[in-house]
Amino acid sequence: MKPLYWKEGALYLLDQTLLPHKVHYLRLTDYRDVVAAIKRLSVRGAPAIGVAAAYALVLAAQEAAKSSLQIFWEKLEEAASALAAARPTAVNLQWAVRRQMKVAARHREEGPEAVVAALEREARAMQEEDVRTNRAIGAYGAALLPFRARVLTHCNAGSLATCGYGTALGVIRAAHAAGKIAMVYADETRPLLQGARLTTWELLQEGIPVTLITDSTAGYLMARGEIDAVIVGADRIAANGDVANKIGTYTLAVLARHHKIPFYVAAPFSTVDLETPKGEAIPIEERGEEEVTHCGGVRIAPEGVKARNFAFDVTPAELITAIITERGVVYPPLGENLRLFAQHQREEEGD
Ligand SMILES: CSC[C@@H](O)[C@@H](O)C(=O)COP(=O)(O)O
Repeated sequence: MKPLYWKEGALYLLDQTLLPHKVHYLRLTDYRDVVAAIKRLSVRGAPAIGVAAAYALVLAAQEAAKSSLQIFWEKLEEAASALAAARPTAVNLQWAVRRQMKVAARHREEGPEAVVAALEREARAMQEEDVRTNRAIGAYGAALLPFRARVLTHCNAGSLATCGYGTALGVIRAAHAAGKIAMVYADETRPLLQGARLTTWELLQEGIPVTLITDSTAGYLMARGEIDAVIVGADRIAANGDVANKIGTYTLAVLARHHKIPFYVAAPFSTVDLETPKGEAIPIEERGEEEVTHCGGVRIAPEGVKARNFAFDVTPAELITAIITERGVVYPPLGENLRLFAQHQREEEGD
């Protein structure tokens, strides 16, 4: 199921807050509504919010093209800032906005209509690129798994979090196609239950064997020898290889190390942020208390209790077995090897 598509000047977003009970696409024509949809997690997952923002800039440019030339650029900049700030942790959001603003600048002399057209072309290219990227990640990752693998994953790093196929779930999809998956254990992923609601839904649709567990079951399953590998996605990878991902990822990495289970991170290179030196410097989103005190809109904690709701945590590089990217598998020392991969990419692009 596609999390988003573009049709006749409008962005359609699958409202993930309603899944798995209802499949409903929001039709958005105002970039401000895309900002709101990103904030309330109607669209979520690092690559998907990046591409949603890329299309939102097309909406912003369409609207701004109705104003004078000077106002056009002011409005576009304003939209870019609002989109980049919609969620702080996933670097793909800022990466996509920066990439679109470079495209806009390149077409400046040709006028607003040409800028709108160029932004739309680029957003489509990013959407298509993302699926290709995920398939490459899937192929590299599947090769790392043993036959009859029992794999644990956290949150949702699947089709719904990307433009199709998925990163961590892309590895699982490719391994399943190769007959390697015995079972996927999906953490429910409190508080917003992306694992229980989205990962299980995606895998069931594809006939990939999946079992839902509470987050606190993971350690016991590992102790029983029932997990062969952990695979998660990433929202931002710092230059030294520290990884920000959905809250609870760090706990899994510590457990995996204790039980000598490989811990893999699957992510596109656009998630690597070489300007952020280490995990401590990654901005971690804190969300409203009501997501913890309530479940499915129903209060489960007493009135007046305080709650903390970090959306992400940081897993130190030393706990990560490897990072699976579309350019290959990055092994420790992660910081050094990420730099080499990035340098190689720059050389290939002729920068
Ligand atoms: C391919 S998606 C990678 C990450 O974005 C994913 O693991 C995750 O943490 C998503 O968090 P969310 O808060 O649902 O956007």
